[in-house]
Amino acid sequence: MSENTVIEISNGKINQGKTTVLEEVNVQVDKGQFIYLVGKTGSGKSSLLKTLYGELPLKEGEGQVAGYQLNKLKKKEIPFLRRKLGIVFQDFQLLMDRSVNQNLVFVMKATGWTDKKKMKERIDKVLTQVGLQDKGPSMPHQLSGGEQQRIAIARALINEPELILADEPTGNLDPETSDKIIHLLSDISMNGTAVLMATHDYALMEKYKSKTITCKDGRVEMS
Ligand SMILES: Nc1ncnc2c1ncn2[C@@H]1O[C@H](COP(=O)(O)OP(=O)(O)OP(=O)(O)O)[C@@H](O)[C@H]1O
Repeated sequence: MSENTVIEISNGKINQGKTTVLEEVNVQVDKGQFIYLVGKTGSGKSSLLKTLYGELPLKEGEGQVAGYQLNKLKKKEIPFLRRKLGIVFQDFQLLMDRSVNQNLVFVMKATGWTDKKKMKERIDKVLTQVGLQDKGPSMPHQLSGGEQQRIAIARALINEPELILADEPTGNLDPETSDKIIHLLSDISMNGTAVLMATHDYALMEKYKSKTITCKDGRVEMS
């Protein structure tokens, strides 16, 4: 695996329970790439993402993500793998009982940050990166859906991940807001973080053309 490779799976097999969802999975993603993950409902997109963040085991084959070997991944290694990743979901998954700043602090404390000054600097930096530098004190319910997703992306960026995995991040957003979110993720990839994004939004894929991984008939194709 070259130094530039963030994801590499060879001849992988992914199961949900006893059912094989994907087999003969061959995927390679390099630093800074922006890649769509598409396929019909139930074709295995979320299962592939879950395998990449250690939620589902890689049943057969070889796999590496951000330097971690998926087929030998031990339970206690999963939090370390996740520190190298940013994960973004369709439903944002912010903690609704605390401010934006406190949401970010929560993740930082859980991943080993202790220096308050450095934490504040990092929070300012990621909020600026997503265009919401003034929203630190806001509660999530005071923000629009698009703003909440930007905060979720800021949270994903906190530990300068090599890779962002996004599972239908625009699934709950209107077309204009979705456009801005994809634009933001595409910008992030240009700064060197690879982005793998599951989506059904073919209009935006047409606008922001990029490499695509397709899940179909239990297989994965790259184009
Ligand atoms: N927790 C689970 N237990 C058993 N089977 C599951 C589980 N989660 C998903 N599956 C099955 O695995 C297959 C792939 O599902 P997956 O969620 O990966 O598809 P997807 O492409 O992400 O779909 P969608 O576009 O609807 O999100 C489906 O047949 C689904 O029913």
